[in-house]
Amino acid sequence: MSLKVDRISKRYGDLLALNETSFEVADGEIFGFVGSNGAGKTTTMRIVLGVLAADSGEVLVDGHPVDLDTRRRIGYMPEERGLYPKMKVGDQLNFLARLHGLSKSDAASAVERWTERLGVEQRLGDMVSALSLGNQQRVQLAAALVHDPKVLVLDEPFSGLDPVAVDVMSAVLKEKAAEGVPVIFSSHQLELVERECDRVGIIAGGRMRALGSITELQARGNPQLEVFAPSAPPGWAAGIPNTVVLQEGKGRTLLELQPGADDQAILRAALATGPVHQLISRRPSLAELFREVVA
Ligand SMILES: Nc1ncnc2c1ncn2[C@@H]1O[C@H](COP(=O)(O)OP(=O)(O)OP(=O)(O)O)[C@@H](O)[C@H]1O
Repeated sequence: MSLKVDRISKRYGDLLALNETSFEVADGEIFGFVGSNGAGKTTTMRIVLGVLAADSGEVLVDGHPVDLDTRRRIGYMPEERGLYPKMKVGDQLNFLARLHGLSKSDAASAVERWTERLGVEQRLGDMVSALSLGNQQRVQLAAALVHDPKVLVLDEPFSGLDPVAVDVMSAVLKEKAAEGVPVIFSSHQLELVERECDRVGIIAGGRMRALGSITELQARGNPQLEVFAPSAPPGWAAGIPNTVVLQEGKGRTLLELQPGADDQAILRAALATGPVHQLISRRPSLAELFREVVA
């Protein structure tokens, strides 16, 4: 299935939270949704799910507006989480699977499969409130998955997870994408987004400011050169034409190469300080692109 968000706008009183936001997620694609606090990610995801109505614009799944039936096929992990704290993990997941139309036996096997896959099968009889935050989050992911959704919308699924749980979450998302499910998730962990996503959207002030694969976004920024010259004194690179020093410390200097920069002139300047052990071409990271786009 594919997902298309087409020029949605949403106003809360005087605040225009979304201003003609658009993006598409193809089947099998993992889309990373990033933006500062309050940029409009949660609002967008709620509109995709249909728990919030847009003032204008529309959300299409496989080219059709989202109706009740399609909505039931979306797996959603809300930011505010939303499991019943005083209900047992197993009962809760069963309930959610049944609510989405699974038969009793299909629900039971889905609950077993996903709790095992997510490493919480020992906690089926525990109340959600008795679980650590990370385990609650695993259960929350199981809740988004038990009904075999055809679209996945996850609001900050990686926040607060330990590195092992991050790996589990990322493997599950890849697995669902490989089945053809469009996956959209929001995150402030930009290294993770850079690693996991096929495409990324950067939203600021309710508007999509940049959209594309990491490589496409990187092509918008200037190339960089990292120089490792252990005996170079601080400031050695200041004044090299068309270069900007981005970072400096412990003999490593990261330079931005603006149009007209001469890498050989940089190398000569570095050699003038002593030995040069490494010279590495880099592209801006998603975090750097983000700062540039949001600024
Ligand atoms: N129910 C509401 N009533 C009024 N304003 C709201 C409401 N929900 C969200 N907002 C405002 O809309 C804007 C977008 O909020 P939203 O939660 O979509 O941002 P976000 O990108 O998900 O942020 P974060 O990264 O902090 O979760 C914010 O300015 C927020 O204060």
